[in-house]
Amino acid sequence: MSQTVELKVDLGERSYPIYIGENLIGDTGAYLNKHGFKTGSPILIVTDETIAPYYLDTVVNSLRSAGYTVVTHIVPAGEQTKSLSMLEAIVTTALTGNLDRNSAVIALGGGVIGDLAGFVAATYMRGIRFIQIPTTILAHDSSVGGKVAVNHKLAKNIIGAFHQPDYVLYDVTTLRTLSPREVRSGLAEMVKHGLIWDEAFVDWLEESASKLLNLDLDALKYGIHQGCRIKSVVVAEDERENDLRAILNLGHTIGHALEAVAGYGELLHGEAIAIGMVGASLLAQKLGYSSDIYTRTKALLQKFELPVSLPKHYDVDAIMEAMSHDKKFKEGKMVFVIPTAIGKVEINRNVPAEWVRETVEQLKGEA
Ligand SMILES: NC(=O)c1ccc[n+]([C@@H]2O[C@H](COP(=O)([O-])OP(=O)(O)OC[C@H]3O[C@@H](n4cnc5c(N)ncnc54)[C@H](O)[C@@H]3O)[C@@H](O)[C@H]2O)c1
Ligand SMILES: O=C(O)C(=O)C[C@@H](O)[C@H](O)[C@H](O)COP(=O)(O)O
Ligand SMILES: [Zn+2]
Repeated sequence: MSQTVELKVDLGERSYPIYIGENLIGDTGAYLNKHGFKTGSPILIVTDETIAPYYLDTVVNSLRSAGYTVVTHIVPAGEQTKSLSMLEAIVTTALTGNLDRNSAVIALGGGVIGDLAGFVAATYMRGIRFIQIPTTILAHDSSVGGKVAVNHKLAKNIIGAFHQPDYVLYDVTTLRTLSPREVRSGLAEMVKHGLIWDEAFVDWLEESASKLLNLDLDALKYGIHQGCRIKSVVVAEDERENDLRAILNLGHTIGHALEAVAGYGELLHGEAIAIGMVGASLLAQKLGYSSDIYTRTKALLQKFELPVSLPKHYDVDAIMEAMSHDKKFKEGKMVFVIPTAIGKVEINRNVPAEWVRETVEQLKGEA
């Protein structure tokens, strides 16, 4: 029997554990019980059409066996689902299912489900409790830290809240059914965690790319553990992104703009931020930092078979316009997360807009 690892997100009275292990979803009811959820109020599970056939019954049966009343809401898979209309539909299910203030919402899925279901939990009756059961590699990032949101057609994650889960139950065995494209996309955020914080982790990622791409469970558990550890430390330091937390946005300024301009879903989140991280390393070069950062970042992303260049048909003006909605920008100033070495970044508030435009153009020429 493999061991379950437990990490803590240290946020004072909002602290919570992340459990990482194998075959955990069959114990969903027991974990709910351990965390003090009473059986008198219904539990809402939000998941998507791809995940439901694989895992929903296991979770529902576990909850029912533990005495809970269960309500389910299944949404279409994909980024388009992170919308206000979907939020409203789920709230309708919550109301007709009689969820009350002691109820909880379980997000069973990837980042789309976590962000959407989390925003339902943050807003339903002005906030009820919420549990993350991540089923993608990418969700080692999205399930931790409490950022929940839906998209607006002009800007990613622009309607949202901070709402921490009660705990994260990460069953890595669910990752075996991910498509290769989703595996690669999720690994982009793992690379990001290495690049912002930990060169030794980057060394390990360089050595372990093929194991991770082939879903080796030990490699996945280690990579997810390290990614969650880095995320937890940053979030514990600056929960509401007043300063340090912005480093988790490496590659996202360009990446989010690409997702919005492409129409949500054409580029997966991890693919968009992979291109964005190459962009940030090009900006680092312009700012005078070593060109090794660019070379190593690009090579690492290529090892993970992620895109490193921008498709030629993308409109640079539209990307610049979409970028102007970035949540880090204040008083008209562009703010970028810039790698200053492998494993280190700075938040730079003085990047000239012309350099950004030049970088986006340059990304079209990357091979
Ligand atoms: N809140 C945060 O801090 C945070 C952090 C990073 C990313 N995000 C958000 O997360 C989203 C991306 O997350 P994602 O990549 O997990 O997307 P996702 O939730 O859309 O999942 C990716 C795809 O994989 C499928 N899938 C999920 N689990 C599966 C499984 N075990 N087996 C087979 N198929 C499975 C889904 O149906 C979907 O089609 C973006 O919207 C991004 O903005 C949020
Ligand atoms: O948790 C964070 O903080 C992050 O920036 C993590 C990102 O990977 C994630 O994509 C997040 O949703 C971006 O947040 P946003 O505030 O830039 O929309
Ligand atoms: Zn992200």
